[in-house]
Parts: sequence; structure tokens; C-alpha cells
Amino acid sequence: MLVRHGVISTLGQLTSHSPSSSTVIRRQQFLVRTLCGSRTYLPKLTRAMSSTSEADAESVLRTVTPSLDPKRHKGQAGKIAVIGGCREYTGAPYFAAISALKIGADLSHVFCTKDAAPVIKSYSPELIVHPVLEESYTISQFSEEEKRKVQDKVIGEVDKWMERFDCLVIGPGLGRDPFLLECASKIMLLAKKFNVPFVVDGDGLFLVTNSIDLVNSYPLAVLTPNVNEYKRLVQRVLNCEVDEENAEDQLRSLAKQIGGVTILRKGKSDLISNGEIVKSVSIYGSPRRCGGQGDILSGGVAVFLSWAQQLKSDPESPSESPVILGCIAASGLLRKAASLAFTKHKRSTLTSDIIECLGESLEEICPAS
Ligand SMILES: NC(=O)C1=CN([C@@H]2O[C@H](COP(=O)(O)OP(=O)(O)OC[C@H]3O[C@@H](n4cnc5c(N)ncnc54)[C@H](OP(=O)(O)O)[C@@H]3O)[C@@H](O)[C@H]2O)[C@@H](O)CC1
Ligand SMILES: Nc1ncnc2c1ncn2[C@@H]1O[C@H](COP(=O)(O)OP(=O)(O)OP(=O)(O)O)[C@@H](O)[C@H]1O
Ligand SMILES: [Mg+2]
Repeated sequence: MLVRHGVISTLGQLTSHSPSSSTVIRRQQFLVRTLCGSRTYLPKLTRAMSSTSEADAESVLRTVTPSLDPKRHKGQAGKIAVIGGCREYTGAPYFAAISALKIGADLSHVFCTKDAAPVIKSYSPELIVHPVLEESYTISQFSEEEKRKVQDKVIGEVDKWMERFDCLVIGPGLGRDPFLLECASKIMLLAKKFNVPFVVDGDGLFLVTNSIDLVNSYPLAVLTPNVNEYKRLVQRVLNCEVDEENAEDQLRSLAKQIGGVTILRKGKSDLISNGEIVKSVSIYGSPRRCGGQGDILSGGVAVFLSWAQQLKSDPESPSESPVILGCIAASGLLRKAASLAFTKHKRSTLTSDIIECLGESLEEICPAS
């Protein structure tokens, strides 16, 4: 009953902010399926989402990946935005944004600092790069009022685009500058206002761990912690240490404690929970632990979540939460691509090699034609 009330109040907010009725309807359906979805499993997904813990990631990938229909227009296969990229890190937002395109999204944006923008643009002309974020050092001479004006301008720039995005990825290569993190927290509030789903990764998790209210009870939030990030979340939210003996129960408790957000705990096996169910993805990946693989995953979750959201609400469509489906699909594909890249490159496998294997790996599971 509480969940139902949640749906109604969230939809009320949504109606007051969204001008386009098709966007409103799509997001309404998505919210309802996300909030109510983990009860009835449809025949196609029965095996994929059975009560055993290991998900059938390939089956989920086949279910959520859309066919390439000539009637579809640019944008319908997904519009993703990455919030991240600062003086220190330009690789992470690039990896997340380019992975989204390589998996099959139509448009991929990056909102980063002015310093990072030319570097990220030079990696790829495919990305739409907005040099709008500011770090403290660029505004150190400003008064408090001037700083507030700068922040309003940053949020205004993101606001212009927000409704067009199917999903955001907040945090890869964001850094930990306090002013940047404050802007990122305002961007999360904006996304929530428009019911835009978001994946929180990297430094976004540092922010959220210290301000859990930013995501608490938002059903369209996905947290993708690595070992360190998970440890910090458990310590902060559950007030205890990570318990490997009861990993699944602890993950479920953590997700429940944060109001039913979805958590994808990365590791030897990826574990996924929304506080109700726990699924694992353990298909063989790669023994290489080069930096950037988590960034591929965050971009992938954004795309698959957007695709899962588009599945029509006819009786053949899965009623499982699109957020959970998106996590399973992204984890399965990343692991397959990492395995393929490792067979080709062995010890010299890099994140960019894995990105190059995303298309071939997805093609093996669901051919484009
Ligand atoms: N090319 C780029 O631009 C990239 C940029 N990135 C961006 O960097 C930012 C910070 O993210 P992060 O992942 O480096 O921070 P965090 O999780 O605190 O790890 C820091 C240290 O923790 C350790 N450590 C790690 N794993 C461990 C384990 N399993 N078990 C035990 N220890 C472990 C290890 O430390 P060491 O072993 O050296 O002591 C590691 O160096 C963030 O914005 C992210 O998006 C990355 O995406 C990569 C590509
Ligand atoms: N020990 C492991 N064995 C096999 N696969 C792993 C292992 N640890 C992580 N992975 C895989 O690598 C992916 C990225 O996880 P990782 O822990 O490297 O993220 P991260 O530290 O956030 O990466 P990044 O360097 O991008 O920040 C996971 O989804 C998982 O599939
Ligand atoms: Mg990471």
C-alpha cells in the first residue's frame, strides 16, 4: 500500500513538470513497473529471473535489447548523460559515455569541467561535451553570492537538457572538489524532480555515502559500488563491517535501508539487490583488473535500464523491475566483453580493448539482423 502511495505521489510531481504527454506516459509506466515489478514474472523471463540467485544474463540481454527497426528515429535507442570529468580524471567519463554508444545508445553527453572538456572531446567526436562544471580553484576569489550565481548557472545548463535524457551516470571521474560535489547533488535533485533514472558511481558514491538522503527511497537510483565504495556504504548506512559470509542478506538489508534503491555490488561475482530480491551475475570475465572497467559498467547500466524501460507493457513484456534488468544485462555484457578482450590481448588487455569487444559480444547474444 505504501508503495502504491509512492507511485501516486511521484506521478503527481511528474505531471506538474513534464510538458510532453508521451514522455509523461512513458515515465509513468516505467515508475509503476519499477515500483511494482518484482512480483509477477512472465513466461519469457521465468528462467532468467527464477528464485535461484544466479541470473540468466544472456536471456535478459535478449529480452531488453531492442531490434533495429528502420521506423525508429534518432534518440529512441537512448539518450545518456554522464556527469563527471575534472582536471584529474578525463578517462572515466569518456569510458562510461563511449560504452553507452558502443552498446547501442543514440546520443551520449558528458557534463564536465572546462579543463576536462577539450581533452574528452579530443578522444572522440561522437560525444556531446558540455564544459559547464566548475571546481573551487576557478572561483576561489568569488564572494558567497557570486559562488551561488555560478552554481545556479551550472544547474541551469543541465536543466535545459534534463528532460531529454533517459538516464544519467553521476560520478565517473567527478573528483572530490566540494563545489563540484555540491553541484552534483543539485543535479541529483533535478533528476529526481523529472523522474529521470540515474546511476551513481565513482566519486558520486563518495557524495551519496556522506549524504544518503540524496538517493534514499528514489526507486530509479542505481548505486554501483566497487569493493572500497561498498565498504564505505556499509559502514555508514548499516554501521557495521562487510560480512562476506552473509553477503546476499547484507546487500538486501543495505538496499532496503536506503529505501529500496538498487545496488550493484561489483566483484568476483556482481551482486544486485533492490532490497527485495538478490541476483548474481558470475559468468566468466577477465583476470585483468585494469582501471576503467567499472566505468564501462555504469554506462552499460544506463543504456540497458533505458531499453528495459521502453519494453511495451503488453502481456509479453517482463514485469520485473527495469532497473534490475538493466543491471543484470550490463553486468553480463561487460563480463562477456572482458573475457573476449582477454582472449585477444591477454596481459596487455586495457579498458579500451574491452570497449571494442562490447559490440561483438552483444552481437553473439542478439544479432542485429
Ligand atoms: N582513467 C580514469 O580516468 C579512471 C578514473 N577513475 C576515477 O577515479 C576516481 C576514484 O575511483 P577509484 O576506483 O580509483 O577509487 P577507490 O575505489 O577509492 O580506489 C582507490 C584505491 O583503492 C584500492 N583498491 C581498489 N580496489 C581494491 C580492492 N579490490 N581491494 C583492496 N583495495 C582496493 C587501491 O589502492 P592501493 O591498492 O593502491 O592501495 C585503489 O587505487 C573516480 O572518479 C573514478 O571514476 C576510475 O574509474 C579508473 C579510471
Ligand atoms: N575479482 C574479480 N573477478 C572478476 N571480475 C571482477 C572482479 N572484480 C571486478 N570484476 C568485474 O569488473 C567490473 C568492474 O568492477 P571494479 O571493481 O573493477 O570496478 P571499479 O573499481 O569501480 O572500476 P573503475 O576502475 O572503473 O573505477 C565488475 O562489474 C565485475 O564484473
Ligand atoms: Mg569505479
